[in-house]
Amino acid sequence: MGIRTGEDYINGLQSKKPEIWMEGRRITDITNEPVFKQPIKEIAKLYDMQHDSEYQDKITSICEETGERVSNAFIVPRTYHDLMARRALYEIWAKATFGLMGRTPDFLNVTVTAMASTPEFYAKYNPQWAENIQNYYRYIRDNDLFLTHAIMNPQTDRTKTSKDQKDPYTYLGAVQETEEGIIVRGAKMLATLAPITDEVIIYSFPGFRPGEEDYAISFAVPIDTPGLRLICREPVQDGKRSIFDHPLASRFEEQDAVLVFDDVLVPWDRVFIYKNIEAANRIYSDTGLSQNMHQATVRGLIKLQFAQEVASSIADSIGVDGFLNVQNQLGELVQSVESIRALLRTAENEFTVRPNGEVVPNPIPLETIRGILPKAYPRAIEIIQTIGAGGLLVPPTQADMEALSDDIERYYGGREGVSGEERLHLFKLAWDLTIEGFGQRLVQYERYYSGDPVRKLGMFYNNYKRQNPSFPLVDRALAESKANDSKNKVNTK
Ligand SMILES: Cc1cc2nc3c(=O)[nH]c(=O)nc-3n(C[C@H](O)[C@H](O)[C@H](O)COP(=O)(O)OP(=O)(O)OC[C@H]3O[C@@H](n4cnc5c(N)ncnc54)[C@H](O)[C@@H]3O)c2cc1C
Repeated sequence: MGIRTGEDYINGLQSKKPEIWMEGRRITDITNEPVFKQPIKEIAKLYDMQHDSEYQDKITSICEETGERVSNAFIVPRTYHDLMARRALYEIWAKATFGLMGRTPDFLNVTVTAMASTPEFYAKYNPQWAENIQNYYRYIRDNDLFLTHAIMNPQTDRTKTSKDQKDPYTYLGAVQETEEGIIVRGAKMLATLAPITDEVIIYSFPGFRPGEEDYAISFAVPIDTPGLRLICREPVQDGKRSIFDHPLASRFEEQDAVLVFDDVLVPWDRVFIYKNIEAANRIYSDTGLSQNMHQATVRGLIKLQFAQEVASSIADSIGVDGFLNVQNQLGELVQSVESIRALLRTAENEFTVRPNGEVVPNPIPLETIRGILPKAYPRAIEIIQTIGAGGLLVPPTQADMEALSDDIERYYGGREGVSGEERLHLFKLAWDLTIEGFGQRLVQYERYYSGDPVRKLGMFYNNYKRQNPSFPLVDRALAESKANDSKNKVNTK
């Protein structure tokens, strides 16, 4: 089949019947549910871009194995050029959503591509797992499927291990084996966009200890697999508000869900790791799975750039960007964007080649972005709030703007040349990004989307120290000082 259109994607959603719960009721017709309608359209637009002559050659390629056109997310980069072709996909899709949708299909498509490109990792433990992950990769590539993932255990009691929780199957684990596969029970979080995806893949952050074998599993199943329940958080919008009033929140909400597996059967051919602590703990370091960081940092850069433009345009619209304090804040934001852009270029230009021939960005600058963004993005939001000040809280609705157009022109306009309607529309955008529940979720997303930044930074430093075990500059400074010291002693004798 190869690349899908938006219509193919929507038809695919309509053909499935996942068990989705939201606000106390079961959602049975996802594509006609107001809250999901617009986000589905936004994802459909991305699929349509694959068929648009303006983008097709930039974001898709011909698959060597099948001769069919597939997304660049499914191509294993063998050269710098391949890597940049993949980056073009990330960038074009991120620009289409202003970087506000983090889990667009490329994120997990790239993840599975990276997992499947290291079959030797799985084969070391079980040759069947290697075959399974490669077949799964081919399946999602050739059908151009959209995945969600859930890697965290529910936040019940973090002082206890998986098996010591009140109920041993609070955290997702294997209960039993059958001829057809394994039965799994328990919950995982936080599956972003799950209700509008085709499949879910499960794996975990490292940290399993002996005795936790039942939880050391990885697999994938269709999102409408019997026994799988999706419990959505309260939506941040009702799907009925005008896009003019909520230019971002009405379009780009990514619903998050907890996944409850109520004795779900996972067929053997969908099992990638089973009761193996070492494999589960090494999946990140040994499979290149974290290649999705490249997607995440390209997208994060676009999102930060968008916030920077919003800050600069609201400052310009009310004529405050001549003040030194405002210029300092706007300058800080521009430098933040430029730092990340430079780090990204460094990561790409200083690419490395994995033993399997896969070209990957240098992880040090990429991880550095991962460390900076959880602070830089909330700071960008704070700057918009500071510059927008009380003005962020005044925009009436579009209906008021029509009913009271004289007042709007007189009291809501901006600096010379900025009409009341223009300024209000811009401030509504800033409201969505900084004040709405939608905007607050976006901040929380940057903090946590790829794990706890506190532990990530600790891991980063440990890895860095392993790769840089000595301190040559310090050693030389000490040696030179000793040498100078003894020379001085000789001279003064
Ligand atoms: C908007 C959003 C979207 C997300 N989307 C996805 C998704 O699509 N798929 C997915 O799998 N996950 C997703 N995540 C979840 C994300 O992976 C987790 O939030 C993240 O890994 C942190 O885990 P946690 O939320 O369980 O926090 P916890 O691990 O419970 O941490 C809570 C607090 O306690 C501290 N803490 C806890 N344990 C320790 C420790 N051992 N040492 C030191 N400090 C500790 C942390 O620093 C933190 O401040 C998403 C998260 C957000 C916010």
